[in-house]
Amino acid sequence: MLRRLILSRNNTFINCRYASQSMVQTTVDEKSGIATVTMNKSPVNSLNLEFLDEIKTELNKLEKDKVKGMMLTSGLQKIFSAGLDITEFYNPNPDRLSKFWSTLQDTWLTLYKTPFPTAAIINGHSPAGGCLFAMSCDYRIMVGPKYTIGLNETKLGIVAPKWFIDTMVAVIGQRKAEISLTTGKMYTTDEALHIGLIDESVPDVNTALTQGNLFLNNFQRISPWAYKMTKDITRQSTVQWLIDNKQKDLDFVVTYLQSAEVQKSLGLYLQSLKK
Ligand SMILES: CCCCCC/C=C/CC(=O)SCCNC(=O)CCNC(=O)[C@H](O)C(C)(C)COP(=O)(O)OP(=O)(O)OC[C@H]1O[C@@H](n2cnc3c(N)ncnc32)[C@H](O)[C@@H]1OP(=O)(O)O
Repeated sequence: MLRRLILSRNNTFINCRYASQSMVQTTVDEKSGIATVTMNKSPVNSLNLEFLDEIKTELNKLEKDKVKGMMLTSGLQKIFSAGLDITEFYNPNPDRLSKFWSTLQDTWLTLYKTPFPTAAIINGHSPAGGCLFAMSCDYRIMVGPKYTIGLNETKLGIVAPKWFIDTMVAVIGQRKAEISLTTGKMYTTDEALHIGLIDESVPDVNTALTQGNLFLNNFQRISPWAYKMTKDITRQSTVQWLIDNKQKDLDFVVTYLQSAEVQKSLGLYLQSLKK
């Protein structure tokens, strides 16, 4: 692991930590203690086993380093994250599929439960798992107007797991989540702002980062203990459900994803992407 100090946009030194060949780059502003985690897995930041593992490791490091906040963003031109890597569950190796899903569960739990405040800087399209990660942050700032966000699983002929659904319900409420999930709707930035799926729409990524810092800096005046307890209580039922049902969720997903019907839908969807 390499470390170096680099000068940030506002002329403060930031502590940059990165591993060679890393798909995740992190900088920490020494003055504010706010980390920026940049996902950088070409071409679309699709979340495969290794990428998820790297994101989880990075989040755990930030917790150990006691950062004051974290912005999650993408280093790619127009994609925040294309969601789960479909090749992990199309014609899968069953052992790898199990490992992939367990790693997704753990990465999500780590992100959803961080003891520090988080903001998603959504600087590109954010379907499915990309939307899940954005929704798991405390605050969402999206660069408009060209990109889209949503849980589109039904469009792939698959079903979003209960904890994806509960995460969305927590952000936009039962009724809007139900319509959104059953139709697999991808929202434009304006639409997402309108239904409360994002908190701010901004014209460019620099403004998004400034607003993200502004949001996270609010917490300098809040007791970290009070913050964490409040977040734990608010998110408790969704988190606890997955903790209590990890194996059941895994068994269901592994069986369901390997069924002939789902494999057929996924094959057709992948083909349409390639076209
Ligand atoms: C009961 C539980 C069941 C389990 C439920 C599992 C839940 C699933 C949640 C998910 O996250 S599934 C993934 C859903 N994601 C999508 O539908 C996104 C699909 N991708 C796109 O819409 C577009 O690619 C994009 C992100 C808008 C980017 O468009 P762009 O035109 O810039 O790039 P493309 O040419 O389309 O793609 C480049 C390259 O990447 C491949 N690719 C795209 N997305 C994925 C992906 N999610 N997984 C794997 N690969 C992906 C795409 O096929 C292209 O490949 P090549 O043609 O270059 O080989």
